[in-house]
Amino acid sequence: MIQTPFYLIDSASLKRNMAVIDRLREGSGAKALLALKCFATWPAFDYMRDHMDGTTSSSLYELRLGREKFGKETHAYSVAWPDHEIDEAVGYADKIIFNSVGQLQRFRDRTGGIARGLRLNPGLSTSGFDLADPARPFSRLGEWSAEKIEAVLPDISGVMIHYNCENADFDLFDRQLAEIEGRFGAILDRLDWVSLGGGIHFTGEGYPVDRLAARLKAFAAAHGVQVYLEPGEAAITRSATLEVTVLDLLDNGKQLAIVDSSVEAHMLDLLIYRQSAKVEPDAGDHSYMVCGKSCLAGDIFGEFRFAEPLKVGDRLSIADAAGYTMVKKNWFNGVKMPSIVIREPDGSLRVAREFGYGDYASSLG
Ligand SMILES: Cc1ncc(COP(=O)(O)O)c(C=O)c1O
Ligand SMILES: NCCCCNCC[C@H](N)C(=O)O
Repeated sequence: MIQTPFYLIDSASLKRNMAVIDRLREGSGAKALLALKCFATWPAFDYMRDHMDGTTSSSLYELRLGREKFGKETHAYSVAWPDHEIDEAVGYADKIIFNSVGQLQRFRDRTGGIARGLRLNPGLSTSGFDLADPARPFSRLGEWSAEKIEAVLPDISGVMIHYNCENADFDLFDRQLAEIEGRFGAILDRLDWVSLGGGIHFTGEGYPVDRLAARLKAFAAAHGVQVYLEPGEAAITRSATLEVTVLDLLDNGKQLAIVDSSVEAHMLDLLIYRQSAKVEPDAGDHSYMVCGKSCLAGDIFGEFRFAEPLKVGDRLSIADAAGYTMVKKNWFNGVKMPSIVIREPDGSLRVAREFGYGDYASSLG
């Protein structure tokens, strides 16, 4: 028995998502780069590498991890590069994408050996969260002005436009892309490549993958560009659980179950976006508020229903625990960091990484 807590990555579920990515790549001609900001658990890359074209990154360390652990095409993006990182970044990257005209001009002469791009902010998005909305007022994410971008076109071969967020609505994607083409078409026509970023939930149930493929193919043909997508969530959605054990039960007006994990430390996005975790099937006569073990009063996974009363020692699975979890885990309260376990295609469980006191102590000094 593997000691909880641990993230359990299911290779069969990854394979399901990868099959959709294959279909989209084949149908559209678009390339798919894994967005490491969402999922960078490299022991699982062997299940993804043959189905994706490479990685994209948000920092020097993500960039290096992508180059060393995934390989293939490696894109480097950062909201701002410091002077002392740029030469090393160029050593790992196939393409470097600057967030601003200022950064492009500052580093143009040191990045001449690789393809250069710029982040174009179209001023629209699909985000329901102010926090994650690249089109929020005064957004620092990319350049908004067509005139400013046109002026530096001789220095770039492409643009990155990340504006979707958990967008499962193909018609909305289609409309917004048409709007972008309308406003920035003259720029798109003069480029070799366009990355449409991440945030398109094309691996979700019922998503019209073939319509998306046809739309991307038409976009590529209309502007004469290679299209890239940067799926994070879509690549790994529903492919991992967080396995936890019930440590204590309280009745404080509600039935509470405290588990050997922490939302704050192990599924931080849920707190940031004020969302509940998911437990499946979440059915039965017995309702519990499942809580983490950190000192934070609001360290709560959510309220779920179970078929039987919970007991100390019961194992629970928190669903959909791959995206923005392992990349954000932290040592708050010194709570034991979940191990990383992979369910291999033959059903066996492989412990890819365990964390102990030494990791905690060395993260602090
Ligand atoms: C530039 C860029 N590309 C790709 C992604 C991945 O988005 P998602 O995980 O929603 O697919 C993000 C998310 O922050 C991003 O900022
Ligand atoms: N599940 C809660 C919303 C998550 C939003 N994702 C944020 C990251 C995203 N890639 C972005 O900022 O665009």
